[in-house]
Order: sequence, then structure tokens, then C-alpha cells
Amino acid sequence: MLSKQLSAFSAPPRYRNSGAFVHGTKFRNFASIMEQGLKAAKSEIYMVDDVRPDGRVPGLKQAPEILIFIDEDKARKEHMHFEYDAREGTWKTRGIDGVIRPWFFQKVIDQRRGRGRGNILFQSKEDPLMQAGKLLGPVRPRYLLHATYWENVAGILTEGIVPAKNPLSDIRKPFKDLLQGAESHVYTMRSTDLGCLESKVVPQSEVVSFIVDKEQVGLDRQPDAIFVIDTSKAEKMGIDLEMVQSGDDREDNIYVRGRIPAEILTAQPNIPRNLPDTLKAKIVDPKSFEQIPIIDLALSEAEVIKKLTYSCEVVGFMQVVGHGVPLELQEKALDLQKRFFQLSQEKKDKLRLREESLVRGYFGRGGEDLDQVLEKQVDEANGKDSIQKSRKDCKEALDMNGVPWAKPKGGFIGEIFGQPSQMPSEEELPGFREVMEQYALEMFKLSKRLLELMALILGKPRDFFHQFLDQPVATHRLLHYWPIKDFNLEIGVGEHTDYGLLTILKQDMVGGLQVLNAKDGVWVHCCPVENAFVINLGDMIGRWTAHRFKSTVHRVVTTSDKDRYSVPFFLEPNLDTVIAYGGLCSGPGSSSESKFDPPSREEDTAGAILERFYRASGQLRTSGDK
Ligand SMILES: O=C(O)CCC(=O)C(=O)O
Ligand SMILES: [Fe+2]
Repeated sequence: MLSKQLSAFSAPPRYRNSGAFVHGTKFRNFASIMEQGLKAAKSEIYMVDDVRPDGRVPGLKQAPEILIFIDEDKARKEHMHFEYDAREGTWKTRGIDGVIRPWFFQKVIDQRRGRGRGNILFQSKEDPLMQAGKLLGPVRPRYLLHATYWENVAGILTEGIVPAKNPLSDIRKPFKDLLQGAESHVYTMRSTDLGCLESKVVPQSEVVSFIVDKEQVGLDRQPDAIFVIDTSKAEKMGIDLEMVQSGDDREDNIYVRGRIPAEILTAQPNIPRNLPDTLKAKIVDPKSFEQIPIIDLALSEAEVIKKLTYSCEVVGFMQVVGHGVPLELQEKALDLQKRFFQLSQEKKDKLRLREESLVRGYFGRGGEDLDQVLEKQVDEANGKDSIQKSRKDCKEALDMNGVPWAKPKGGFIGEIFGQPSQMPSEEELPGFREVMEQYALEMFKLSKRLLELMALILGKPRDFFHQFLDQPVATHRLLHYWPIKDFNLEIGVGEHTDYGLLTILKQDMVGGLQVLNAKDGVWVHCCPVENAFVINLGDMIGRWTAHRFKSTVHRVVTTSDKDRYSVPFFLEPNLDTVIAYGGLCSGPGSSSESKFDPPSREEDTAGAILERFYRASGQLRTSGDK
């Protein structure tokens, strides 16, 4: 339509080729025209059949503020009559009974000076642009580019690129239904034209020199940043990007339907041609992390909440100090833990997990292997050489009931998790039971305290989680890791997320806990901190908050030649708690209606999630149908 070489404006009418008539008018008429159509009340409706480069329309004193494109084919099929005025180079019509209804409009474009110039105010599903061919199979480009301004960058890095599905401006809101279809697309370009990318993977840590001119991407000022959309990563992640090739003369334009998730995007600055290398900077996702936050719980509640919010929403991990759990108790517990694992194998084997005590007891090598639990996303982060799978967890553990007072409901699962702990006898290890139960009580208290603050962050009353914690399930696990001999065959704990609400972990000073920053594909050490507890969030709270709270992938790689001891306390709510996807949030950032999010299912109770995890990790091997 805007093709300059074949401007129908300068050609005789019989050579018209644009398929659209264009009517220009004032912006203030837009709303009423969309409601009532273009009216030929006093005079006829004047139109041109192409827009001149200066945006002027003959016969109008001033350049029009909006341009209304009328679908010529549709109009002629309905017997609308158009008359050409050779002297003015314009067309006129009386529409049908004096009106051209909005049904005939292809689109309405904002022509006012300023940032909004060129914006599409209305676009019909029948606009040829939206009718163009879908890109399927091998013709789909590996990378697409989306150019944008700084004001959108941080938002896109967290939310992905969101098409203007629901218009926000007052003027466009009333036409929401008309806009649907056209506006649910994100505008992108093939990367070929812009050089450098088609064959090369964009390294996350490097600044790729993009030089994109505003004309290439149809913006009215120079774009600040270019988002590279990795379509093959999308495919690997099972994200189906529906791409539509532009139907007009700009064949590099590709429209992608729906939200483009942040996971497949990389941001690069758009660099002016003459910018020296020394003045370049990389765009770092403000929602990505390089450290595990440390929170002093003795600070004011306001300060704690601020740090906790960041830790929950960005990292999914934190270390807390100032928690008030007596150091002496921690030391006693650690001492008994070491002495427990030093008992003879025969004595430990007496406490083994078995038919009558499926989840409460001792297990050695092979009792739980987490290396298979997660697949694709971790491979991505590990790099291409990570095809190696199924390392064995190099650990032994004693799983105790962390809330021995609770009577969890939930049938078979409730029954087995509610069973009492198996512990060494008082003669074998004096004080073991007393110290462990005291310790577990402290962990439950600390969990509750943290969940109270999290409830406040989620806009709920402080005691919101209490209702789900009167008959909870908790596993108090003592862990012992042996030094690893062969890193290809063994790992401390394979990559996984925890499944519950939250985990409180005490680790000794040997180190080895690693946390995945999935945004950048980088593993971050969770360095041991004296008298601190590591807190991490599990899948249940992640799912319940529609991932506003992160359940972050982690693993243990023990590189030390010393034995390592740690104590996770895993907390789950009452097993009949329905963990509905997004059930805990109503605020922004949580409302994504994306097709990539899993729907809520009836059976997603805490009990069902717990069972799934235990089966996937090999800890629960019986059918459970008894
Ligand atoms: O021992 C650790 O540091 C972490 C253990 C862990 O992540 C787990 O058991 O779920
Ligand atoms: Fe874990």
C-alpha cells in the first residue's frame, strides 16, 4: 500500500493497485467514526488511493491526524460506488446509504506528530497483513529481532514481549473486540538483514554489535535495544511460536502471535555506528542474580520484608541470620548427626526404609537419585557437553518426621509421611531423639515465621498460611556426603527443585551447594555462612503464586576431600491443600494468561504433588494402592 515506486496516487485510476482507499481526518473524530462509521451527511466522503510521502491528502488544508484505510475489494463487492476526480486526484463515494461502516475498514493509523505517530489505532482481522502465510517447518528463521525503547526493556526481561492485547488508552479501549486478532501479535524482523546472527549463537555474556535504523523496524525514533528471539530454544522448551509472514511488501516482517516468554530472549543494545568498543556496555537483566541474598531477621520488619520480597521473587534462595535458633542446639545436633553416620553400617541398616516405613528411615547410595528429575532446562545451562546423564547421588541420609505431633490426612500418602521417625536407641546415641525433636520444632517455628512474612508480601493476612499448617508434613533429613571420586559418575545431589512450600537448610562449612540462575544459564555458589540457614522455596509455593515466587533449581557438587554434612527441613502444608496455579496472587506480574502456563487441575493437592516427586526420584517404589 505504501509502495513508492508504484504510487497509485500518481497513476491513472485504471492502474490502481493498492486495494485500499484512504480517508484522512482529525483525531477527535476517531471515536465517533468507529461507532457510527464514516458519514456522507453534508458532502461525499473524499479519499485518496495512496498516501503521499508528506502525509498530505489533497483537498485537506492540513495534514490529517488519522488515516482510515478502506478495503476496496470488500466495498466493491457490496456495490459501493467510487468516483474519481482527475483534477484533484481524489476519489469520492456516498458509501452505502450515506455511510461506510467500520466493517469496511482495514485499519486506522495515527498520524499525529510525536511518539505515537504510525501507531495502528485499529486493525481488522481482514487486513491483508494479518491474512498472510504462516511460517512452518524449516522456513522458520532461527532468530527473530524485536526492536524497542529503554522504557520497555526491564519489563520485557521479566514479562517477555507482550502484544498490546488489551488496549490501555481510553481512546482504544471501546474497540477492544475489534482490535482482537490483529493486536495479539508481536512485530518482529528476520535477523538476516541486520547481519551477524543467522548462523551464530548469541553468547549471553557478549555485547553483539547491532546497528538497527529506525526505518528498518518502522519506529519513529532510533531503537535503544534489540531483543533476540531464539526460536529454536523455544522449540526445545516446547513453546510453539506461531509466526506469520507479513503480507505486504516488507517480507522481513514477521508477526508472532501471543506473548513471547522472557526465557527465549536476549537483550542487546542498539549501538550507534561510531561508538568505540570501550564505550559499549552489556544489558544485564535486573531480575537476574549473581548472589544469594543474606537477610538479618533481627532487622526491622519493613527491612526484612523488602529483602525477602527480592529473595522470593528473583532468587528463590536466601540465607537468614539473626534467626534466634540457639547455636548450642545447632552444634549439638551436628555432633549427633556425625556420630549417627559413624555408626556401623549394620546399625544404620536396622533403620532402613522398608515396606513398613517407606519414607521414614535411613537410606544409603541409590536411595534417592535426583540427576534424572530435571532435564532440558538444566542441559541448556550446563552447555553442550552435558549429555552425560544419571550421575548417582553420593550421599546417605536419615529421613525423620519433622512434625511428629501432626496427623496428616490424605490416605496412603498421609499415612506414610505421618509415621514416626526411626532413630538410634538411647544407648547407642544418648540424647539423639530429644535434640532432633527440639531442633525440628525450631525449624517449624522458623518456617511459620517466614511464611507469615511471605503472606504479607502476597497481600494476605499474616496468619494466612496457618490454616494449611495444622496437620502438615515435614521431613527432617540428616545428610552425609562422601567426597566424590569421579565427577562423571557421581554428584552430591543432582539438579532438582524442592517440591514443598519451603526448605530450611543447615549446611556445614564444606560447601558445594549450587543454585541455578536460569536467566543467564549460570550456576551460583551458595557459600557457607557461619550460623546461617539457607532458605529455599519449593514447587508448591512456586505454582501457588504462578511463579511470582521462584522455586529455583539447585544441586550439590562436593569438590572438597572432606565429608560434608547438611540438614534440610522440608515443609509441606496439609495434604488436602489445593495448590491451584496462581491461586495466591491477584497482583500484576502474576496474571499471565499465557498458553505456556499449566492449567490448574483438581488433583493438584499438596498430597498429589508430594507423591509425584517421591516417585520421580525413586524414593517411592510401591504402587500405594494398598
Ligand atoms: O545438602 C544440601 O546442601 C542441599 C540438599 C538438597 O537440596 C536436598 O536434599 O533437597
Ligand atoms: Fe533441595
